[in-house]
Amino acid sequence: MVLCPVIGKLQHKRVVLASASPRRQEILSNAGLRFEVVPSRFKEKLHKASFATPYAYAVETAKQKALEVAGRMHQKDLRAPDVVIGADTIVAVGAMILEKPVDKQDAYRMLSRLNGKEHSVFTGVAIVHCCSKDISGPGRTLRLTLSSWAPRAHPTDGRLDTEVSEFYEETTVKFSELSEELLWEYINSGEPMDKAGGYGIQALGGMLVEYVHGDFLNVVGFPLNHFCKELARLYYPPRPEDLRRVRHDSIPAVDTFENLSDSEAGGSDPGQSAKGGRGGEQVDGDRSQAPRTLDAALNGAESRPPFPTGLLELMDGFKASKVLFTACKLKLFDVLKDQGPLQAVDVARKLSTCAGRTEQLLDVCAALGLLEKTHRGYGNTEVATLHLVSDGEHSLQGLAEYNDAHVWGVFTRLGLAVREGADQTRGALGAMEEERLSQSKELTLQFMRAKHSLSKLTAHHVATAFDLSRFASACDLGGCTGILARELAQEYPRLQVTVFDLPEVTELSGGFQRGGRQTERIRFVPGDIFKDSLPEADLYVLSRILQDWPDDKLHKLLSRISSSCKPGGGLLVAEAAAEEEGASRSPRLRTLSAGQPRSADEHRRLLQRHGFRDVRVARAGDLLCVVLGTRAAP
Ligand SMILES: Cc1cn([C@H]2C[C@H](O)[C@@H](COP(=O)(O)OP(=O)(O)OP(=O)(O)O)O2)c(=O)[nH]c1=O
Repeated sequence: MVLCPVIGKLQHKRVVLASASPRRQEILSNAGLRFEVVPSRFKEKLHKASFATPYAYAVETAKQKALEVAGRMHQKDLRAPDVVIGADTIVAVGAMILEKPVDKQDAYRMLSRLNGKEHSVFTGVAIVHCCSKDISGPGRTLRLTLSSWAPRAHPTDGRLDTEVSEFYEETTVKFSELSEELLWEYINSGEPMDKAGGYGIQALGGMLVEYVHGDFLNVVGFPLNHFCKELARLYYPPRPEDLRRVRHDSIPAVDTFENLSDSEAGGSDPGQSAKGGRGGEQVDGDRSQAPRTLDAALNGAESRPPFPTGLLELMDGFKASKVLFTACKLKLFDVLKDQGPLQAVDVARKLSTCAGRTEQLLDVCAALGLLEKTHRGYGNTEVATLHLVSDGEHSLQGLAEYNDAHVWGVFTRLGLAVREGADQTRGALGAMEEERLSQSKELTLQFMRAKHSLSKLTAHHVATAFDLSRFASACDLGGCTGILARELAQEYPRLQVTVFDLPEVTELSGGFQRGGRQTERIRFVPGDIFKDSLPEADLYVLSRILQDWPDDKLHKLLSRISSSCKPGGGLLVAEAAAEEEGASRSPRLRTLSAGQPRSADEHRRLLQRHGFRDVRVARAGDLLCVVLGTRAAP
């Protein structure tokens, strides 16, 4: 699971943690979340027996903690935060719920119950999305109901609407058999007093524990993993139906606020409840004439346009790319792989960079999910280890380097390309291609490294999309470093493969070869796919080539292949898949490729037009669509 992109969804929101627990603050800030801390004043006095399970109690308490803070903040400045997070941790031995001990004897009583036994630790979590605003109508301001949990001292406040997503996590913990003496020694350390069940697994209490099954952080006070999954569920894509709508009348009649008057605390009749819930009050105007759903309020459908989150992300997208490129260029991920985790100042020393700026870069990388920040310093995340370390098997360093050194510059000329009437992306790619050809060996190498790292991700999928065992020879046109050729040779032990590419490319391809038996069946032939005669082969392969060329070049290339291909021979085309095929969840990736991705039908027609029949289409991985056609007799 990629955590930080999920956490990043909260980046532009005002997030409040409704908890005084230093453990929760630490867990969430270590995960890269930025938030304010407003401890809840909700009194943890819900009637435990009225809950069917211990976790239902924890979830409800978490929710009430968060709602109290949201209500109080809204009340104070009429602007609740966007998101309030509440949590409650309890220890359960069977149906018995243990919270924080009130004194040493209480701690002793709790620890004695846990002694030598397995028990459950539950943390209930509530994520409250808030929307506070007045509804303005022509010539008047209509203030709507206060929700049941909002303080009643200022009845003219605007309405606060909330949607609550809640969940819980269970972890099983077993205590060893502990002597009286040890228990008292532990109690006298003072550690048990602010912790559920009277122990802290993360410190001295860890010595009491024989085993833990489940999420350790859940015991410490916050189930980070489940929280991230919940954020992913809520934000990818936002599914309002997943959010539980809070109805004012669904809140149990709990004495949440010290300043409730008797009549308010006594609850309201069902009729009232249905309208506004306990404490619900229509201050001005008729609510029935202005029904507002929470969805509408959250989306600002009535008075404000929806918050343009996607657009703002797009505006800033280039910065994120540049941060990634810069970190790659500085070999930050290599340093952290070998020596991490490191503090910012040590990273700066190793990279010979400015300490302050390096720390900023590290923090942004952490927010982007490329690094993780803990008290030990910065370290690579899984995705960085896998794809951003230069010598990794699945490294995309080459692609980052090339995009930074060349594609970036080419795209800065996009305006010019548009003004001159060229197709934007083709114009850009055309310039890039020109640059590639006209420049140094180093540039060609950079281009090859970029293609190589991307092809490594897709080669296996392309080679196995269809059974190609009927072909004895294949020619990969524009096959660059031969990564697909190698995959084909490995998959089909009889297959002889030719890689056909420009002389400056084939000349440098040796540096990318790993050796191995299948290499004997691969040969590199220099040539231009548009000018030189194509090597003979039973199967021609075009992987991520067609899209880079305008239609006239594309048809020229296909007709050359068609003339070289013997009847019964094949053409295998791999290209970025079009949106409607549900290929990629990353439209941005496709948008940055040169041309418009073709649909399966378009590919089929393209090959048919050039004399191929029995055209079949398959998906390859998350990005590509692979098409195989057989050359018909002329
Ligand atoms: C079991 C266990 C609990 N705890 C802590 C986590 C929680 O902070 C505390 C349980 O009490 P909670 O009421 O859940 O939290 P809190 O009172 O500290 O903070 P707030 O109500 O403001 O959210 O016990 C540990 O730190 N380690 C442990 O091993």
